Amino acid sequence: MADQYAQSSEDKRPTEIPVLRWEEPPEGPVLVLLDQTRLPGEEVELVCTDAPALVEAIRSLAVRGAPLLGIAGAYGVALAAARGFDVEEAARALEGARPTAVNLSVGVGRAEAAYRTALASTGDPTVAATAALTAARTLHREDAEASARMAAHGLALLDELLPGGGQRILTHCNSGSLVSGGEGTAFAVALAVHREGRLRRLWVDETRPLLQGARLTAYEAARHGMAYTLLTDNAAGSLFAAGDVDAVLIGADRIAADGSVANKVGSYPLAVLARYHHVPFIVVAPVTTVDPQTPDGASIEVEQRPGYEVTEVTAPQVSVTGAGGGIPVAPLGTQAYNPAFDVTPPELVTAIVTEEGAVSPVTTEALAELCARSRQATTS
Ligand SMILES: CSC[C@@H](O)[C@@H](O)C(=O)COP(=O)(O)O
Repeated sequence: MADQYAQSSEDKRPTEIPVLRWEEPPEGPVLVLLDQTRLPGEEVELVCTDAPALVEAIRSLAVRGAPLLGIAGAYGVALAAARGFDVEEAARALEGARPTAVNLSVGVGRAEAAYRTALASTGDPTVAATAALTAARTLHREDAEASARMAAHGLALLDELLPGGGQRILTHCNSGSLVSGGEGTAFAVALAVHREGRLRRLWVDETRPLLQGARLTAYEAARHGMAYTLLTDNAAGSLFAAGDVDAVLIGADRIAADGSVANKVGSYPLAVLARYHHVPFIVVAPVTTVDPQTPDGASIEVEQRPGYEVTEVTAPQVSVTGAGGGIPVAPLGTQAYNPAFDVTPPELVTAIVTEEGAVSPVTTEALAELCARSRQATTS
């Protein structure tokens, strides 16, 4: 079966994906986003000139994924400030755009705090706007650095858990360059394994209903020349049963103080499968995703999305009709249960990998210690 898992060749194309950038044309500053709803069919950019446009881009998932939501939120505050809009109003609208990924409010909060501090000390809104922009740029850069460090820690952990030989990694949703200032979280670890020449297979869950796995992770894996295979979410069970999964790697939208992990819906069933089949279930996320204010999984607000995302096919490449803009795949009027995320309890998580290192076993104390270490590193 050797060639079934044959490794693809080197990266085929430049992998730098311009997911988000700040520009200052003569008409005023703008935030330019790669519209992720159009991938993989088209690489189209969205230009946001104000916070309401960015809020809409966040709600529609044109910009998405926990770390990138934080970065976008910070730039959104900077945009409102630079264009002379009400910063407080913009900040509240941005942080309320989606509830689950804590990074969004962290990013908004950092830029808003920088703005307020500068305004209080100088009284000059232009200086304050520059401070907000600097905070956004710093967060952007820090996220890229965190990404590289998570990849290194994740690689080391995999080497420890799966000594010798190639690896078959299953991932869910999208956690690569499209969600990050760098190469991502869980995907960045898989990419590091690939670069070591040891990735036997990246199993990519399609991730119903919005297909972030099929549309985005497969797109990124293809760009990097990784050996990947797409599967429907409900095929994962038979893959585990066949013994074809060595590790599960996923990202996170919020990690509660007790280590409960909110991530894209479908993550929890993978954790249950992984435990049953004795496969490591590894969460990779920056420290900004750990939320000490949320005590446990039950306290995490899970975003509920419109039912038409389930009852209609809304892939960008299909011609559109119907109430949600897609082709109905269920009888008209069918109700749908459509939580965007689910919560995996800490006892099912083998390890949480952050830029500060890995926590395993996952306990409240170990996570608190990690957050303290990270705060210390930032202040020293
Ligand atoms: C580092 S990515 C972690 C998560 O943000 C990712 O897995 C995810 O669930 C994204 O959900 P999305 O609804 O596409 O924003």
